[in-house]
Amino acid sequence: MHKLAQITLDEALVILNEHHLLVKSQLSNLSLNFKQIAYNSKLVSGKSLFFCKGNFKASYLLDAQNRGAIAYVSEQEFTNVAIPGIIVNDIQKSMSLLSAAFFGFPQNHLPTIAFTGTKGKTTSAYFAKSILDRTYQQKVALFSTINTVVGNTANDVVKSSLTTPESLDLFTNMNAAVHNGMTHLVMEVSSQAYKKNRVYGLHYDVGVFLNISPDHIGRNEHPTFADYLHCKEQLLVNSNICILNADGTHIRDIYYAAKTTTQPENIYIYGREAEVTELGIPVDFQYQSLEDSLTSNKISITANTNHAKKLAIDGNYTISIPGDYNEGNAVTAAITSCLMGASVADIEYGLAHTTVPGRMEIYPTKEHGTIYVDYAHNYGSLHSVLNFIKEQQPKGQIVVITGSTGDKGIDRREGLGKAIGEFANKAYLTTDDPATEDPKVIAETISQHIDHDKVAVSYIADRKAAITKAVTESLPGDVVLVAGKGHDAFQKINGRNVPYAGDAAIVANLVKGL
Ligand SMILES: CC(=O)N[C@H]1[C@@H](OP(=O)(O)OP(=O)(O)OC[C@H]2O[C@@H](n3ccc(=O)[nH]c3=O)[C@H](O)[C@@H]2O)O[C@H](CO)[C@@H](O)[C@@H]1O[C@H](C)C(=O)N[C@@H](C)C(=O)N[C@H](CCC(=O)O)C(=O)O
Ligand SMILES: Nc1ncnc2c1ncn2[C@@H]1O[C@H](COP(=O)(O)OP(=O)(O)OP(=O)(O)O)[C@@H](O)[C@H]1O
Repeated sequence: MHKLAQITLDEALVILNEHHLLVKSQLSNLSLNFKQIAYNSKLVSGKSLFFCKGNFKASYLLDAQNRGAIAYVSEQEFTNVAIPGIIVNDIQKSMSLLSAAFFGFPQNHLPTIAFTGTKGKTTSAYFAKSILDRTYQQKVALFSTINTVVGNTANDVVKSSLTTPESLDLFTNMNAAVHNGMTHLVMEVSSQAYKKNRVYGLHYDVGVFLNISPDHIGRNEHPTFADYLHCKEQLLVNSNICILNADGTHIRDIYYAAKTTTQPENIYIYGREAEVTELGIPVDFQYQSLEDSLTSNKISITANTNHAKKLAIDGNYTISIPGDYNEGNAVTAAITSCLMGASVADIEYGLAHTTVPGRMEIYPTKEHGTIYVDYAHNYGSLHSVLNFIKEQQPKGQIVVITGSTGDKGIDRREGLGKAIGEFANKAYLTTDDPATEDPKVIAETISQHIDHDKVAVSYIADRKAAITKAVTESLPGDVVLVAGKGHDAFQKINGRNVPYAGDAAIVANLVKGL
């Protein structure tokens, strides 16, 4: 989108200076006009301010100059170009602040709910969008791991490549949403977004901390759990109102992180028990499971404290997505949506009508039991899903098809093996985005953590073949869980996106023929 920047180059220098980011400027003409910002030279098409970041090569800057860049922002000086540089001490922070300013701070026109947590971000975001779309007539933008929605035409919905986009893309999308008449935004914020300063300077109206368990720790992500937790807690420091889950671990740390910048009357804690034991205070909202089945749930929500009672959302709600862990996701969506103006009727409607691609999708069969396609791909999520399935279907066989990603989330392999060992009778280990690794070696590592006395384990490299075998072999009363990829239409292999039908499409086709 081409436009005139809402800042001039000298204003950009003021912003960088104010935030102690400016090292030096080579600009001699501060009235130079730019109409685009970019960090990828291939996307420069006119007078641009160009950001040099990451694993950057000087040749990219030359490319950007040849395509029209008028100046660059970088942590280092480049001598292979004629355009002036603005040298900063942190390119990610600088890019975030200047991107927001370039678009005239679109966040100020887009009240925002932000979700973080190891698990449940996407589901909770979809619940909240579903509720608020009812309140605001489909005017709710969504930045989720699955889709980025900036408007209501087909072109306004694109598949996301990251949970939280790079800052320049984030503010571009916010600006597009505002221009398309969207009135609110629901977004997911990953720990990496804080680690890489993709959301530097961004404040949310409501921030939710769903839960934390070890994940994303390893090369290219977080060096330690403490680093992971610290990054996630930054969401609370940047939120006007904080919503916390009392049932998760580390609630004490999380509560005090929220309290550093938020008054207790703007913190709402929800949980299944009446009290937050670690803190010795009552939960604001207590919820209870009234019914849960393989297809849906019913919960009650009760406010326990005066500030919670003011929201007046006490009542019973039906939730369209099964899984007891989705009850907490639904409660948090109910609280946040109410804070954003939703009525009880909107909440009732939204929670009963939400679908999330690849999250607990159910395919019942007559002769082969129930097939689920679910995105579970680490210990926490696979344990939650299998625990729920086991409670619902204690007699049938539980069959799991899964793999694990190469080059990232290495610790997930142990967790997947452990969860399979706890609940499954049979497991087919297969391929899931192996990147530069051998999927068989990844499967062997998962297998080492499975209790082979309890679980029959096989390896079938071809994911479609593994799914087909598991589904066609299963019997009435069995549950087959295809875990990990959901609707993902690619296998990431050696730097290439190799087309893949997607678990959901494969299962849907199989079930048709049964
Ligand atoms: C490959 C890689 O490690 N990329 C990370 C890195 O990007 P980078 O800037 O170094 O990218 P790069 O591909 O090396 O390119 C360097 C620069 O050259 C530019 N370029 C490149 C080619 C060219 O011809 N011209 C050109 O200008 C590129 O546009 C880029 O600006 O620095 C970015 C800083 O924000 C990271 O976001 C990004 O994470 C990659 C994309 C990634 O997959 N990250 C995952 C782990 C992630 O963030 N996941 C979380 C979810 C997990 C969670 O819950 O925590 C997420 O939010 O999605
Ligand atoms: N609150 C929860 N607690 C534990 N597991 C959950 C919870 N919510 C969802 N899950 C499980 O985790 C999977 C991923 O859920 P969802 O996509 O909502 O989470 P996410 O935080 O966006 O995940 P990711 O960071 O992996 O994209 C679901 O398919 C389900 O198996």
